[in-house]
Amino acid sequence: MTGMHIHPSILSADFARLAEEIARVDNSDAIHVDVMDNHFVPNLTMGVPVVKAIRAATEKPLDIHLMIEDADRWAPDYADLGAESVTFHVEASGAPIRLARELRARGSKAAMALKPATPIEPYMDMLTELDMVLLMTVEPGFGGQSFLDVVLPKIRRARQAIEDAGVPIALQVDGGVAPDTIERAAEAGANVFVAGSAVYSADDPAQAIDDLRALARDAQS
Ligand SMILES: O=C(CO)[C@@H](O)[C@H](O)COP(=O)(O)O
Ligand SMILES: [Fe+2]
Repeated sequence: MTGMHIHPSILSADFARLAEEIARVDNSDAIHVDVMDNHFVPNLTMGVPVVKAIRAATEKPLDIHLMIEDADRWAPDYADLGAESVTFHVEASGAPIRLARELRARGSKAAMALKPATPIEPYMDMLTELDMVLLMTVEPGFGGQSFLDVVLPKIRRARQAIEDAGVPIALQVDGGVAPDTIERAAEAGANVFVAGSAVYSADDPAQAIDDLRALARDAQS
């Protein structure tokens, strides 16, 4: 497995000072941006204009997590604005293989997310179309929820499938990632960790990132 990556979620940052909040986590591997439409999830955050402003405000890679209906229609716009990776939910896509190809064609990495109760097995054969799989470890919609241990077996099965496919697909977890949970996720096979409240509620967010990364590296399977 390759390096362990920490992506702070700005959902837990001060939205009135986003550029400064992003500058506080300069030792992160990418910035995780949660786009919610109040349809796919019961919460509303931001859309293309705000993400464009974030793109202009930092040189960090942007990891866009789309929690929106009709991902096939909207996800390509986020690739066009210069996101490093665009993650759509499989539950919100009518044609996930076509969409993944479209994202790659527009210069972004293609990533697909699964809610906690969505099985990975139906999608095993399309892993090679993806650069990253996101396994949600909370029900999407809000920061500050507790990590769902029930997802750990799915992380293990996804890691095995990625190894079997023999392609360098990242395995991301998102939700409830904190010092007391990240080791379990890393042992199970995750290598990209989104952390919102664990980073932005810390007195020193950059130190919190270094600590999380060290815990993940030590626990690496
Ligand atoms: O996508 C989501 C929530 O739906 C996340 O990215 C949250 O922002 C993670 O927050 P914490 O659970 O780490 O506080
Ligand atoms: Fe997220």
